[in-house]
Amino acid sequence: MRRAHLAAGACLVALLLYPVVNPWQPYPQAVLLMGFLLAVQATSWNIISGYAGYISLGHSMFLGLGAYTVGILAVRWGVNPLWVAPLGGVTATVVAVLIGTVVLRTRGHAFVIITIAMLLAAQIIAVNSRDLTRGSDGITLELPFWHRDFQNIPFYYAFLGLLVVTVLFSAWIRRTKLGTGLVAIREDEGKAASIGVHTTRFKVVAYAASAFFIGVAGGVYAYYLTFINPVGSFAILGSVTIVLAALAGGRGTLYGPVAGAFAVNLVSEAATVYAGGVQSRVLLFGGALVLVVLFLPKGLLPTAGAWWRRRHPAKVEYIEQPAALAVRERTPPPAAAPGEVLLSVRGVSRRFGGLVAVDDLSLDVRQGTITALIGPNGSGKTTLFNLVTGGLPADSGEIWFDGRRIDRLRPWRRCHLGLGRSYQVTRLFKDMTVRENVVAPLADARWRTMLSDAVRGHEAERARELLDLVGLGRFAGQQAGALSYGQQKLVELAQVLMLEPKLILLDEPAGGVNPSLLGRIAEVIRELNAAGVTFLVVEHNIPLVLDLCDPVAVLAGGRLIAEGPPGRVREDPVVLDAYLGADWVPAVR
Ligand SMILES: Nc1ncnc2c1ncn2[C@@H]1O[C@H](COP(=O)(O)OP(=O)(O)OP(=O)(O)O)[C@@H](O)[C@H]1O
Repeated sequence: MRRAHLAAGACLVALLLYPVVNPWQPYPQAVLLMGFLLAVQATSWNIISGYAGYISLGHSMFLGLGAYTVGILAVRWGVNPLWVAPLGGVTATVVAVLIGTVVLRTRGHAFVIITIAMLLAAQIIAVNSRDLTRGSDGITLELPFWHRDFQNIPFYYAFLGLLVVTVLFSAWIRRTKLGTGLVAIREDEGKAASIGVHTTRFKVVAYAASAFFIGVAGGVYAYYLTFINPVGSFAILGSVTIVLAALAGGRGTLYGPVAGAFAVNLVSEAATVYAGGVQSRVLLFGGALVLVVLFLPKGLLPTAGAWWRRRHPAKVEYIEQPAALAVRERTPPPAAAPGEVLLSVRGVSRRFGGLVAVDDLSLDVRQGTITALIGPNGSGKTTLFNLVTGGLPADSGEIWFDGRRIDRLRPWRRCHLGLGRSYQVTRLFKDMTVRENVVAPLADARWRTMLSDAVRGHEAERARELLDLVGLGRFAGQQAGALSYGQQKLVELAQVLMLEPKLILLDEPAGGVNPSLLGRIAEVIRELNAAGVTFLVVEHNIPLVLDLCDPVAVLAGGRLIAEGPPGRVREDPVVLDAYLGADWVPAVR
C-alpha cells in the first residue's frame, strides 16, 4: 500500500504542475478535467457499491441534483455558482439519506433496478417542475468570472482539489470501523449484524457519504458547462460510465476507481474523436463492460497487485505462541449470579411452510454452565440458535436474556447485550485478514465507535492475545479465506470472544476439526468458562459433549425430549431411541 500511496503522490504532483508547465494546451487540460470529474464520482460510488457491495446504477442522479441545486440558487440569489457548490453536496446527501432509508432494505437486482428508477424519476421531476427548473429549456448560468486568458485552469484545479478530498475521505472511511463494517456487509450481511454491526445505519451512512462529493462536483460542473438541462443532468450513460470506471480499476480498492476513471475517460475521448461521438461511446462502453466482467473481474489494480505479489511473495510473519493459555477474568462481571437463568426460551415455535422446525420449545441456560444442545439432524438446533441471535424471527413465544426480553430486538442489539455465536459452517469474512476478522465485532452502536479507527491500540493487543489463545497468532496478517477449515473455526471463536460475551452459542465447534485442534477447542472453552463465560453448545461429537458439558438438553422434531446431567441423559431410553441408538452406550463405556 505504501508503494501505491507514493505512486499516487507522484501523479498528483505531476497533475498539479501540468497547467503551469503547459498552460496553452486547453484540450489535454479539458480531457484531464473530465477524468477528475469521473474519478470523483467513481471514488464516491465505491463507498456504497465497492466497500458495501450495494451496486447503484443511478449514481449520476447526485451529479444532476448538485448541478440543479447550484444552478437554481445561483440564478435566484445572483451569486457565483462556485460559492454555493457545497450546497449541491448537501442536497445530494439529504436525498441519499431519504432514499437510502427506504431503498437499502432491498439488495441485489432489486436495489440496482430501484437506483435506475430513481435516476429516471429525477429526470422526469426536473422536466415537469418548470417553475423551479425551467423544464426542458434548462438553466443558463453566468460565464466564469475570471479573465479568458486563464481558460479552464481554475476548473482544472477545482476538480483536482475535489478529487484529492474525495480520495482522502474514502481512505478515511475505509480505515474506520464504518469501513470494516461495510466490507463485512458486502461479504455476509447476516453475519455482520450478528457481530454487532448496525447494518441499516451503516448502509444509509455509506450511501449518503457516496453522494456528497458527487453533489459538490455537480455544482462546479454546472458552472463549467454554464448550462444544465434534465436530459444531460440525469443521463443513464453517466451512471454506466461511473460503474465501468470503478469496475475496470478495481471495485472496493482505494485507487482502483481513480485509475479506472482515467482509463475510461481516455477510451471515451478516443470514441468521440475517432468514432463519431455518443452512439459509438454507448457501444464501446457496453463492450468494455462485458470484457471487464469476463477478463478482469477484480479490476486493473487488484489484478496487477496480485501479479506483483506472486512475483515477490512476502514472508509470513511468525509470532511465538505462548507456552500456556492465558484467559483473563471477564472484565464486565456477569450480570446473573452463577446458577441463575441467563437465557430463557419460553414456548418458542418456528415453521418453514408446513414444517415445524421448532415446536413450542422451552429451555433455560444457567449462568456459568456449558450447556449442550444435541439431537438428530434436522431436529431444530441451528434454527433455535438463529431465533435466539435474531437471524430468524420466531412465530410465537418469548426469548429472555439476562433479564430482558430480546425476541423483538435486531441482531446487533442482541450482540451488544452480550450474545455471541459461531456458525456450523464458518462464516468468516474471507477477503479480510485474520486480524481484521477478529476486530470486526462492534460492542455498541454509537456514532463514536462507528467512526473510530478500525483497529485501536488495545484492540490490536486483545486480537493478538485471542489469536495466541487459539494458537493462530502467526496467521494474523493472512487472508482468512486462505486458512484451513479447522483454523477458520478457531478464528471464528476468537472473533466471538472479542466482545467478551456473557453467553456464547457454539454451533458444532468440533465439526471438520482435526483431533489435535479439537483438544485445543475443548481446552479454550473450559478456560473461558472458568473465567465466567457461559456456553450453549450444539455438537454431534457425543464423547466430547459428555466430557465437556453439563447439563445436556436433547431436541427431536423441534421439541425438548430430555434434559439433565450427561450421565443421566446418555442412559435415557427416550434419547437412546431418538438419537444415540440402542448400541451406543456399551460402545463408549
Ligand atoms: N431457512 C429454512 N427454510 C426452510 N427450511 C429450513 C430452513 N432452515 C431450516 N429448515 C428446516 O428446519 C429443520 C431444522 O433444521 P436445523 O438446521 O435447525 O436442524 P439441526 O438440528 O441444526 O440439524 P443439523 O444437526 O443437521 O445441523 C430441517 O428440517 C431443515 O430442513
